[in-house]
Amino acid sequence: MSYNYLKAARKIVCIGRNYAAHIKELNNSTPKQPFFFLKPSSSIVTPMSSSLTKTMRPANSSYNGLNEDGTNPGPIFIPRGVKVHHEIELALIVNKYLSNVTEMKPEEVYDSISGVALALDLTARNVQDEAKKKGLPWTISKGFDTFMPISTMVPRERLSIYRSNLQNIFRVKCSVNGKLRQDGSTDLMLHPLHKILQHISTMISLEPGDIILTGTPAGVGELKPGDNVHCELLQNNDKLIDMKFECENRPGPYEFKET
Ligand SMILES: O=C([O-])CC(=O)C(=O)O
Ligand SMILES: [Mg+2]
Repeated sequence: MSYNYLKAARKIVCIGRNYAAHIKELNNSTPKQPFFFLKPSSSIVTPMSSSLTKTMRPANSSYNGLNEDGTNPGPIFIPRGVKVHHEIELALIVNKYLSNVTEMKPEEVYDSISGVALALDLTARNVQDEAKKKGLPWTISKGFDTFMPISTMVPRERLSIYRSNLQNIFRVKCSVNGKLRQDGSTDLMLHPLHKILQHISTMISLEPGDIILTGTPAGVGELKPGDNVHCELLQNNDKLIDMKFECENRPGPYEFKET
């Protein structure tokens, strides 16, 4: 399994509020239609253990492109004054153009992806709370450097016996400093995978390599410098992915101030 697929990501599209228990824990309302936001590809970071060659970044920079093998090994950077929340999510890697799809069946998800991965949709919750209150975009709250830690891709062929319906076979978990915080099964999604792909394609056409984050289950919580994060993707009871990150203070001049 490799990180090469990350080099082809032209956009990262994320669904919000796709699990009822997560909507409740943040006192949000359930949207009538699914809604989406983008993350920049500069938010990609991969586990330190993923490469022997540490990313060589110029002093004080927090992103300087992916390595030749698609990796960007490093820590999660916590910007000053920012309350960073972990949101563990299943990622789909699109393998074709999908545009204005009127109907998609569950079995068509397998044909539309090259594989799946495990990602964190890191969120600057205090930045997002202010944006919600003031009607401002979520761009910064979701898009800081290192705000999308992501795993190798599990090629779809490994899941071929479930090709008629991938919806209910995954479970995502996130532990911080050894304590389990999130543990959710993908059968709890309000909008299933085939609906997510179909719906996005009616507004923003999907391209090969695009990454789709499918929403987070309950249990989101804060990450602080020094924390160790452990994320797992299971297919029924088989572990597909195990990834670990450390959290550090972000270099550079940014500090959260009220807009
Ligand atoms: O920030 C949020 O609460 C929305 C979101 O990404 C999710 O539900 O996964
Ligand atoms: Mg999310």
